[in-house]
Amino acid sequence: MSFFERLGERIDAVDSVVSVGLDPDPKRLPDHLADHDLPRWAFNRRIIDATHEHAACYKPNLAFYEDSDGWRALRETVAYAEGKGVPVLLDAKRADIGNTARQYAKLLDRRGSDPARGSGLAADAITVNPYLGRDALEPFLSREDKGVFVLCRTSNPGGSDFQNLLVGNDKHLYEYVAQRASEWNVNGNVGLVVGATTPDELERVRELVPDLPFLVPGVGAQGGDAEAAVEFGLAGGVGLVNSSRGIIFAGEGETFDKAAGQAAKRLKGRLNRHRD
Ligand SMILES: O=c1ccn([C@@H]2O[C@H](COP(=O)(O)O)[C@@H](O)[C@H]2O)c(=O)[nH]1
Repeated sequence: MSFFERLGERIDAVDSVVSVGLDPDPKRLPDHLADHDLPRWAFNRRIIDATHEHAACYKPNLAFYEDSDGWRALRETVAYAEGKGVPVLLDAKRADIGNTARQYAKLLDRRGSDPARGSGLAADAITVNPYLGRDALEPFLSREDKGVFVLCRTSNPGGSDFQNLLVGNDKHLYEYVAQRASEWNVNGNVGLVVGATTPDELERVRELVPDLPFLVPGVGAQGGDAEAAVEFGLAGGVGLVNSSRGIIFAGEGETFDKAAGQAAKRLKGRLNRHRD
């Protein structure tokens, strides 16, 4: 079964397109978790326990794990989410020359018993950067069972610096990226990252590629347009609308997880009002 088929089943099972972003900024973790061997893992476990009924997927951003304890926390987190039956999308934004990209793609490999031997995380999907071109993405695109979300129009204010440049005087760069990514979708495993903070671009990308599912970040802390995220983000009902800080840091102190569960449920309800 392909990643998007599995994702579709998960969306139906929980009636939710919410992607819960697991970005456990160490500075924002509740004080009572500080003594834990791996505070980020302790935090994520309680977030997963509280939110999984509302989560179509979990999206850990690798930036929050790239140190030795972080990798351990991430491995535990991915395995735990998998145990709850929730797909995991690694927000890694990877790409490089083929020889290096093949190493990056190992993130998707099966977990082994010995992390020191460089075994993978067994994640279900990953975000990638199209700037280096198709060959840099081949090790990801060739993984038929994994989802590959190509950055298309990012949600940050500077997303327009390059992505909105006119190329060949007729199209914006992000429009070319959408079309090329669609051509790369020979295995039915390609999606796009398009931010909710630029609803006009979101609509335009949907016009260009009617069949690609989107990961739409930028709802919540970045103030993006939740209605547009649902209206344009889904293809055949499949797609993801992500919120990270708006869910995981919805509360503080001992009951942070309860607040996160409520925030995930609230976002699910808000998004579902706009689903067919
Ligand atoms: O265009 C993009 C691509 C990725 N992101 C990532 O999504 C989350 C958003 O976090 P919030 O706390 O909900 O703002 C984070 O991991 C970003 O790096 C994005 O925001 N925009």
